[in-house]
Amino acid sequence: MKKLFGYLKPYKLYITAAVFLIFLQCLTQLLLPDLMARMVDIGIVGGDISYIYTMGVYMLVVTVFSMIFSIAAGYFTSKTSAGFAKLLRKDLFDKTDSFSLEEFDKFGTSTLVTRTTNDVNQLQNVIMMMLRVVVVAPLTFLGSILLMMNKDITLSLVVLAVIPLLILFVYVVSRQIIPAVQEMQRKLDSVSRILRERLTGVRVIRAFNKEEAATRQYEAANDDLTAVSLKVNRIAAVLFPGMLFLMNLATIAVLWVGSFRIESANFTVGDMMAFIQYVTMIMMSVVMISIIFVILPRAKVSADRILEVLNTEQTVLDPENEAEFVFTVDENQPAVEFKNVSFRYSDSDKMILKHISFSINRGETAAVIGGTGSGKTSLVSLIPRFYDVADGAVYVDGFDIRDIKQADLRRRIGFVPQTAVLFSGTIADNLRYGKDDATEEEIWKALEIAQASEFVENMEEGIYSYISQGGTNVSGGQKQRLTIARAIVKKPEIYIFDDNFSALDYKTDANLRSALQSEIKDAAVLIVAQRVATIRNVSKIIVLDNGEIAGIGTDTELMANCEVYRQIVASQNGSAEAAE
Ligand SMILES: Nc1ncnc2c1ncn2[C@@H]1O[C@H](COP(=O)(O)OP(=O)(O)OP(=O)(O)O)[C@@H](O)[C@H]1O
Repeated sequence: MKKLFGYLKPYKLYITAAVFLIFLQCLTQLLLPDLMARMVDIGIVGGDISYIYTMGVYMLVVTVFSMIFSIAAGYFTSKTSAGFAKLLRKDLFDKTDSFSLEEFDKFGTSTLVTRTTNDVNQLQNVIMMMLRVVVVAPLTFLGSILLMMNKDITLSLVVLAVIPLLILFVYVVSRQIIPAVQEMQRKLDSVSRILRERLTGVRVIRAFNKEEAATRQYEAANDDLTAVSLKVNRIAAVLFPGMLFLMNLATIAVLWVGSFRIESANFTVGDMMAFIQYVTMIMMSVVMISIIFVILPRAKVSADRILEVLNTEQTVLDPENEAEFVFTVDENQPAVEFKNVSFRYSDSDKMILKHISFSINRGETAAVIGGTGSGKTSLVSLIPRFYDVADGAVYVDGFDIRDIKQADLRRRIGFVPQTAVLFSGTIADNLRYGKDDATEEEIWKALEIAQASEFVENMEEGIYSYISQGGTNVSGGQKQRLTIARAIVKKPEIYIFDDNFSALDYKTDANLRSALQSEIKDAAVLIVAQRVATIRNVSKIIVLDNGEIAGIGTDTELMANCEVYRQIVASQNGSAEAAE
């Protein structure tokens, strides 16, 4: 929690100003009952009209000042809370930005979004409120009690007797409300998760006619959320009328006991009216504190959720002595080498990759083939260090990649993920993800190699044509080719293609590969492939079977020695024949 308070540090001056102004506003408020008492006792009861006017003007001036202090305080509290939220959002973003895929897998995207937006908003509101209440409530509470006692001790005791009742009531109710509020936050998370899945998967849902099932799932989560929200509101509904009841009880007690005091003691009608105002102010300050009791647990949940992200230790870290490390190319070392690598995802005990060893030299193309779920994507994800190995090591140019700064490592790699991802912006913007200062010529060249230049030429604004969010205005194959071009424009030393060619027809696939081959003579290339026919001429084929290497070699060698490879070939020939 201390960590979160640290975000208020830059706003110390604003906070001081706000607290001071709220303090002044509170004092002005406390002056009003006494001014009114005088107006009643001297002006009204004594029949002094000019006194009524004078007191009226005083009250007006005090109220105007109170308003000015309140507005100025509002300005500073808003600046503080908005600034706090901005800093926090920035740090959350930076933190998630530094996460390895391991941490992304752990949290899930939608909760990271809600934590950065909704949870930060919760805290922002609480800070705004707290700044005010923390000063107003105790000051009004104590100030009113003192002023009240100054007027009549006996009557004050009557009011003070009701306060413990009020505090007990607030305590009992807030104990009910805290767990309900925590529950509400969790339900909100699940609604946003389902909503996100529903929106991103809308095509699949429609294609499978699953609108009703998806709607039912959403409605169930929505109903759950409504049920807890209602529970919270039901408790809150008891809270405020209950407090009002106690407040009115205190007022009645003041009127009743006060009426005897007026008859027998030096206690005026004006004092009685001031007393009633003090009672209202005392009770309101208790109400404010009780609102905090409702809001704080909610803020605590949000704070915990934010802290969970901020305190998450990154599993993939840059080396400490990166400054001394000079990443040079050693011609005698393979471009990529796996030495006895085993790997598992942190949420499972099962080793996904077991004792993997192979190497790829500069200028060499290797292909990984294997059944679905055999670990191909996991294997290639280890090269840019999206995850760290459990055992063994991955080397790039002879260096253990854990000794290389991640940015330096990834600068050398052109990675094309299995799912094509484009960002909103022009085609040129998207390709410049690969190389910030890529010229138009370089972009066109990359598009040509990726067999994408033809369709881009046909687009109205060429490379300046706009790609909509998620790349929905280009076809799957076009999207795939643009992501390939994005890697090519980078001119990396290592290319990794995670099953990107199966979205292309055979002819485009063949053209793309031959264009690529002539362009990237010195680079090491690793291709994850589904269609064995497209990689049969590759000099190094790595056959993965259930996370283990079943064989490495050329097509001829594997056909002679590797049963798994023969089965893959046979099954694909079979399906090709069946298709004919
Ligand atoms: N993020 C993850 N967390 C936990 N397990 C995972 C994760 N990603 C993949 N796996 C598991 O690891 C295994 C290998 O998956 P991987 O995606 O590497 O296979 P693949 O050979 O690329 O499959 P495909 O050909 O279908 O793309 C699978 O059993 C899968 O369930």
